[in-house]
Amino acid sequence: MDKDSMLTHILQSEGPASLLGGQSPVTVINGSQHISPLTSGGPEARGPDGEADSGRPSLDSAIRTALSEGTKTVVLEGPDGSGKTTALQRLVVGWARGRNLQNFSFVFHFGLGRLNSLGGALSLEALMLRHHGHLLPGSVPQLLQDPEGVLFVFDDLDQWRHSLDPSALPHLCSDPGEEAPVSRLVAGLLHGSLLRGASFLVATRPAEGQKFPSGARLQVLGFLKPQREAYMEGFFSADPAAATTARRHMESTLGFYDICTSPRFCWTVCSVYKSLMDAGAKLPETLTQLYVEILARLIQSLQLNEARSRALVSALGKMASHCLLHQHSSCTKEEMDSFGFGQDLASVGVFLRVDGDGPVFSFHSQPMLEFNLATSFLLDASAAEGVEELLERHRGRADFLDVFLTGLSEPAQRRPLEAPLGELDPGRVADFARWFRSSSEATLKGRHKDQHRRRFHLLLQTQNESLVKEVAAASAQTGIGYGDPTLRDCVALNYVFSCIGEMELLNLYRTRDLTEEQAKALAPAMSLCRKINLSDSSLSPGAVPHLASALSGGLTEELDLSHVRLGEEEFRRLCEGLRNCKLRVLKLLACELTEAVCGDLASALTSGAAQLREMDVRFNPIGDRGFVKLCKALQSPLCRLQELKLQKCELTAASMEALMSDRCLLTELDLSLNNLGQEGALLLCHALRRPGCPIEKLSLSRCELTPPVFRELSSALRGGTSRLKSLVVGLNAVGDEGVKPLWEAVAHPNCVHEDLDVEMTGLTDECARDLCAALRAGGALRSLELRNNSLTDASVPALVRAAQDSDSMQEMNLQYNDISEDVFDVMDECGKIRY
Ligand SMILES: Nc1ncnc2c1ncn2[C@@H]1O[C@H](COP(=O)(O)OP(=O)(O)OP(=O)(O)O)[C@@H](O)[C@H]1O
Repeated sequence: MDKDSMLTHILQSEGPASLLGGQSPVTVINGSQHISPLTSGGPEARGPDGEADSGRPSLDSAIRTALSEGTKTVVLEGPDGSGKTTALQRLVVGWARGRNLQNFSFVFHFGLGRLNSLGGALSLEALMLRHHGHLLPGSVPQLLQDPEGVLFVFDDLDQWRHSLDPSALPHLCSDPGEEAPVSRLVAGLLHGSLLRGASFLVATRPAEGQKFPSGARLQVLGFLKPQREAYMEGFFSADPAAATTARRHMESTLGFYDICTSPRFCWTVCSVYKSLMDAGAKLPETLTQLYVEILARLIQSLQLNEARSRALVSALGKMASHCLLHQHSSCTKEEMDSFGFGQDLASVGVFLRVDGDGPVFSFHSQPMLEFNLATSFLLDASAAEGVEELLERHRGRADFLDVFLTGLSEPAQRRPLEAPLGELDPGRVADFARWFRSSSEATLKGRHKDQHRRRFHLLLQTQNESLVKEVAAASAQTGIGYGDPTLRDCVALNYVFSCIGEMELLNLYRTRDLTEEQAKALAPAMSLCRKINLSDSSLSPGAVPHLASALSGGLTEELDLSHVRLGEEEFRRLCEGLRNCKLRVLKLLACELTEAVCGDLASALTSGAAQLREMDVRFNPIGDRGFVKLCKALQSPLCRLQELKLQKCELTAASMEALMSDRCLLTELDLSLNNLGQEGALLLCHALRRPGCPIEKLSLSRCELTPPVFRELSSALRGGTSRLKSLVVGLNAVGDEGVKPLWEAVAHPNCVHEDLDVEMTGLTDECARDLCAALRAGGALRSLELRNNSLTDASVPALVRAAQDSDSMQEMNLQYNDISEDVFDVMDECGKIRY
C-alpha cells in the first residue's frame, strides 16, 4: 500500500477550528499544541475526582503496546472531546510516516458515523476502494491474502446505528467478495468472520450496555492537571504572562470539573479566555458564565435578529431535551425539522457537529447541550412546564441542568447573553429563584449529605454571597458529615462556608484520601470552623501543609485526627501550624505516633502562642523516651496543657519521674493501660502529695498497681493538699485488702473525692462493711464504679441502704457481679443503683 497516498488522504481531512468543536485533528497533530492524553486500564483506576496521578501511560503508547503485543481488538472508550479521534489519526499518520505500527502492511481508517448512511449492498473490497480512493485496485486481493497485516481503525462507534450483537444479525459475512449491507460487513469484520486475523482499533464514547466489540478496553482520561498546564502554555506560547493568568484562573474556577479533562473543553476555554483577555474583559467566574460567553459569541457570529436568535435557541433546547430523554447522541434531519430549526438549520454548524451526507446533528459536548436546554427554558414563557417538572423529567440524565439554571437566574451572570437574545423571561426567572430558595432551605435542613453537597454546588454557581448566607446559615450548626468529598465538593463547600463566616464544625470524618488540591480548596473553610473532624481519614502528604496553614491564624479550637496516620515529616508540618493557632483540643488517638514526633509536638506546645488545653494521644507507641520529651514541654511556663490522655502509650516507671514538676498545669491525666508497676505508680503518688499538685482526675486502669500503691494513693487523698476528685484504678487485681485504704480515704474529711472506679479489682462481700461505713461517713463521693467484681446478694441490702442514705452519692454501678434476680427488687428501691 502506498503510505504517501494514505498520508495525503488523511491530511486532506483538515477543517477549520471551531469554538466548540476544537481544531481539526490534523492541525493538532502537525502543530505544536499536541499533548499526549492519558489512559488507564479501567474506570476503577480513576481517583475520586476523575483525576489520577500522571504516572499513567500516554494513550498513544498504550495503543501501540497493545497492538504490537498481538491484541486483535483494542477499544478506546472516552467521553466527548477526550481526544480519541485525534489519537487515532495521529497513529495512522505515524504509521504512514513509518514511525509506528510498522507490523501492519495496511491500515484503513473509517468514521462509522459516515458509514451509517451508506445504502445498498457492496463487497468488502468495494467498501475499501470507495473509502480509500488512493488504494490501487490490485492491492486489495494482496491484503485479503494476509489479514494479519491489516489494521482497521473504526472511529465514532457510538454513532453507529446498526446492531453489533451477533444474536440479532441473520448471518455474519465471511466472504470478502460477497455483497452485503455495510452493517453486515462491519459486524462480520468485528466478529472475526470476515478477514479473520485482521486487527481493529475502535473508538467510542461510553454508551450504556455497549458490549460489542469485545477486546482490550482502554479508558481515555484526556488531560489531567499537568497536561492541562502544558496545553495552556502551548496555547498562549506567544504571551507567557497571559498563559500564567489563564492557567491559574482556569485551575481555580473550573479545574475541579471533570469536563476539564476533555482536550476539546480546554481548547474552548483557552479560545474564550484569549479573546476576553485581548479585549481586557473579566474572565468567567463560573461554568455558567463561561457558557453564557460561548453561546453569546456563537449567536452573534450568525448576525441574526433577536427574534430569530431566540427561535434558534429554543429549537436547540428542544433538540437537547430530545437527546437527553431518548438517550440519542445525534438527531436526523427529520428530527431537526420537528424541533423548529426551519431556515436556520443551515447555520447550526456553529453550535453542532454535522456528520455524513445524511446528515446527522449532535452537540459537541454534554454541558453545551444542557446549557442550551437551561437557556431555552428560561427564555420561553409559553411552555406550561415548571422548573420542578423540567428537572424531574430529565432526572438522572442531566448533570448540569440545575447548575446552569441557577447560574442563569443571577442577572450578573446572564447579562452577556441578553445582548443578542434579549431578556430571559422575568416570570420564569422569578419562579426559578423562588423554587431555588425554598428547595435549598428544605434540602439544607435535611441530613442527606449528598443532597447538601449538590446544593452547595448550586450555591457556588450563584456567586451571590448574601443569598448563600440567607439560605445556608440556618444549616450551619447541623454538624453533618461531608466525609470523602470530591474536589468539586471541596470547592463548593469552601465557598458556602466562607460566605457564612464562622462555623461550628467541619466534619470530614472518614475521608479516604484528602489530596493536596482538596485540602488547598478547603483551607479557607477550615480556618473558619471551630471544630474540624478528620478522624478515620487518610491525608496525602501534600494536604498537611494546607491543614497546618488553615490552623495557623484560623479560628479552629478543636481538631480530631484520630486514626489518621501521618509520616514524621507530615507530622512536623502539622506541628508548625500548631505553634500559632487557637487550637484548644487536639485528638491524636491511634495515629501510630512514635518517639520521633514528640519533640515537634513538645516544641509546638511551648511556642508561646499555642493555646492547647487538651491533648489525646492514646494508643500511640511513643514510649518513655517520647513521653519524657512531652514532659519537658509540661515543665515550661509557656505550656498551657491541662488534660493529657496517654492510655496505652508503652510507658513504664522509667518516665514517671519526668512527669510532675511544680510548673505542670495538668488537671487531668490518663495513664491507663501502661505497665507502670509499683515503682512507677509510687513515683506518681509522690507527685500527687506535693502541695499545689493540680491533678483532679487520674486514670490508672490496668497499670499493674499493687497494694502499696493503693495505700499511697489513700494517703495522698487524705493528706489535705490533694485536689483529686476522680480516680480510676480499675483492672488492677489487688483484692479487698488492697482496695481497703481507698475506703478509708473516702471516709476521711480531707478527701474531696467525687468519682471512684474500682472495676475488676477483685472485690468480694468482704469489702462491703468498710465500703458502707465509708459512704456513711458523709464524704463527697458521687459515683462508685463496682462493675466486674464478685459481690453477691449478701452485700446488696447494705450497699443499697448506704447509697440511699448518702447525700452525695448519685450512682453506684453493680453490673456484672455475682448478684441474682432475687435481689432485683431490693436494688429497684434505690434509683442510684445500676445493675
Ligand atoms: N492530543 C491532543 N492535543 C491537543 N489538543 C487535542 C488533543 N486531542 C484532542 N485535542 C483537542 O480536542 C478536540 C477534540 O478532540 P477529538 O475530536 O479527538 O475528541 P474525541 O474524543 O474524538 O471527541 P468525540 O467523542 O466528540 O468524537 C480537538 O479538536 C482538539 O482541539
